[in-house]
Amino acid sequence: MAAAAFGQLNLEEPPPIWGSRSVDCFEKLEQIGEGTYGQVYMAKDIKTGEIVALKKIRMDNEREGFPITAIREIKILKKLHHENVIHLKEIVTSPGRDSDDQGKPDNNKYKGGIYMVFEYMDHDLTGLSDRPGQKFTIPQIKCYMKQLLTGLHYCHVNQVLHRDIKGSNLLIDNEGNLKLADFGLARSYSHDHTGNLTNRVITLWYRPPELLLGATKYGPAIDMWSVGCIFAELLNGKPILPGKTEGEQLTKIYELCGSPDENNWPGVSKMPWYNQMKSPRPLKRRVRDIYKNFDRHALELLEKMLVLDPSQRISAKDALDAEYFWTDPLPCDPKSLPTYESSHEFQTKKKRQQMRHHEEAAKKQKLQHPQQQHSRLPQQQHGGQSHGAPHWPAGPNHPIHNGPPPQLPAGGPSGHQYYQKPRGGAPGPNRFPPSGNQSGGYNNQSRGGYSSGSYPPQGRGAPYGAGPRGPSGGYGVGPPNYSQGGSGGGQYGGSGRGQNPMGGARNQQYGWHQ
Ligand SMILES: Nc1ncnc2c1ncn2[C@@H]1O[C@H](COP(=O)(O)OP(=O)(O)OP(=O)(O)O)[C@@H](O)[C@H]1O
Repeated sequence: MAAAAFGQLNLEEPPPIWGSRSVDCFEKLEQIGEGTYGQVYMAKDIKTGEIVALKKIRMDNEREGFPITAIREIKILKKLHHENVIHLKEIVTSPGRDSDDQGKPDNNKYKGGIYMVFEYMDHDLTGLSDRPGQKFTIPQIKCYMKQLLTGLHYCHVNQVLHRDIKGSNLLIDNEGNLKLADFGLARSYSHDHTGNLTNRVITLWYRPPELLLGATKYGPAIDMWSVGCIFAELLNGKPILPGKTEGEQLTKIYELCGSPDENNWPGVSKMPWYNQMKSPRPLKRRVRDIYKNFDRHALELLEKMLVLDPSQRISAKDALDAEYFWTDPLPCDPKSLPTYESSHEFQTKKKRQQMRHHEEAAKKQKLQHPQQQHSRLPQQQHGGQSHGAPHWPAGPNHPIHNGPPPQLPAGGPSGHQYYQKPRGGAPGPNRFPPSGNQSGGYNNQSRGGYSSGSYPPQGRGAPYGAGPRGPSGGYGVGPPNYSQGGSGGGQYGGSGRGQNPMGGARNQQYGWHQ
């Protein structure tokens, strides 16, 4: 805060003391998120007019007191200050029984409510990618990836593991800034980590093989695996490893990255669940085959991220140095990115659900009144498409998983006996991946029962009932758009490395020191 000059009144108010203000200082505008730990609202600071995000801390189980996850999130966010990490502005409270966004008292048994007040971000990456017809350009993907890696590098240097990197936790504003959010599963670690950590973290699709094989000592490499999955997803147009159970997740990983052995991952045979989760026959790495359409530098970087052995996986810092970010087309300037109508995963899911209901109602009507379709009534409208609303077909890449997920086939996806029976309950949700577990607890080996060979139940499942991604495949890459506000061509023209619009010179790009 700037100090007032001599003789002048300091008209700037000091920042509010955390927890001293009431949530009534804000007007709730709309719900934008529904997390495991509570709802997220877009809200307006009544006094200043500033738009913020209010994340309500769920206190369902009041006997357990203030949730440890919220304490962790607040503690960690208080120490992280970086342009690619979400800014926690303050904590506010509500003194009495809360009401939901329709004004009805909500079911929260706790009398008062506690909210985290964040800077507001217009989108999350999943919501943005799920926009019908959304295509990201290569400079745009580079720009997002670079910001993701910069934010993560900052966390890792500050000895924080995020432990839940996924699209819906990457928030993007209309200035093109990307920020890491949701530190509910994050934790501090030290390089000489002696204690055991839980391996039931990170949403299943983004969970690395070491956690799936039972590692309880791990480091920043776990987040880098998730980054690799996001990177490939951005280039590929859809999630690359959508497993429904831990067993199936490992199968998918082995099929893509090859099966682990003492050659490619020294020490792997000593991992707690290696024997139970072993591939019955060696599988070759196929990353290059499967993603041969990716450009050379993208593939090179992806190969270094999706390395089975965490000790050989590329770090965020080294990834930022990769040729990919320093060759044409260069990452674009975030400010040059197009602005989009606000899109959060919660909202896009809601829209999809509404569309499905429309479709079902229309089908029902058709069955009940088949004649009407042929006679005087106009042609039936499907899913509101005729109104310009998007339509998501349920093609092979867009399955609608409404029932319980199929069990891992006895012979594994490739027809051979991979593992023992699928382990644990852990049913995948619908289109959304099972999340990293909270109930497994931190450092909580005893609850996990890992040595027993069966997985503890998933505690942080995704509660969503949404359908598939859009016909465009969500993250589809559009043709390079070099005219995008100076993202390529003219401004950064010439081949090879150039002035990187996002970060100045290579190796000096982070703007802070380790
Ligand atoms: N600062 C913010 N600005 C705008 N939207 C936000 C903000 N924080 C969160 N959201 C929205 O709310 C959603 C849920 O938020 P968050 O991930 O922090 O909650 P959570 O309870 O931990 O969720 P989850 O169980 O999915 O991990 C996000 O995916 C995002 O769409």
